[in-house]
Amino acid sequence: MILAVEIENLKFKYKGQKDFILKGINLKVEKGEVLAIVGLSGNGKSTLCYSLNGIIPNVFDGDLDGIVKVFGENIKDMDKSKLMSAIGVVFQDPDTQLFSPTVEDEIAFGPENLCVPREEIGRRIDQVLKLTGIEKYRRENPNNLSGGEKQLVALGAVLSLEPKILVFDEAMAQVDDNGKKRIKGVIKKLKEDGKTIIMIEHDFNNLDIADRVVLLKDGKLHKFEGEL
Ligand SMILES: Nc1ncnc2c1ncn2[C@@H]1O[C@H](COP(=O)(O)OP(=O)(O)OP(=O)(O)O)[C@@H](O)[C@H]1O
Repeated sequence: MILAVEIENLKFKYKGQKDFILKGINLKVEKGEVLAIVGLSGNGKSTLCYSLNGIIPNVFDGDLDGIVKVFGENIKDMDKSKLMSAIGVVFQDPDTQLFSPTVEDEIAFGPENLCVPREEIGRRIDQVLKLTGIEKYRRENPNNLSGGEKQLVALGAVLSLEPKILVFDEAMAQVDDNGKKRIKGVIKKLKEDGKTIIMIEHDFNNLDIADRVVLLKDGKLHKFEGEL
């Protein structure tokens, strides 16, 4: 068994806040697993995910304790850009994630910033457009697309960095039923490709694609018994 993520006794408190949000998280996620994290609003689901890819403590500072390993490597010892491209995050609101004039520019943006060679970027754009099923929008302005399609573009922009782990932070919350179906379909394909998926979910209807569901409550993870 290969562990994609291993968290030991993770604790975190935002700078200036009185209470710890994460109070001793222990979690193992296997490579290729689709793990869903549920919990009431404000319970720290996003905070937990930010602690995985370095957004905490590099962007949001605070008191951090515990060990987080990604594919066996302590993230404290990993280069920041390597970590951020190893774990891609798709957020709730597609409009805050898209800023390029065309879909292909959006997908190319990340690898261009990392100075990936032109030919390789072209290969990744083709592959990502095919996987997400948005080839026909290649030269379209992302603003002209539906909410679900915009999320597929946001996902494509993350996938072009070839992350091994993908986090969906309530990525289907603002998407209609057809969009949800398409995103779920892509998540299934990503799993088949060996990617590890962590999805933060409010909607129990979206849990059908998860291999395992855990509940974040009072700063700790619990077995999910069907209720928050
Ligand atoms: N940058 C920040 N600085 C200070 N406090 C923060 C910051 N970000 C989040 N918090 C607080 O931390 C707590 C947990 O927030 P978080 O967004 O992780 O919860 P969540 O479970 O993902 O909630 P939701 O389901 O509403 O997205 C909240 O009380 C929130 O106000």
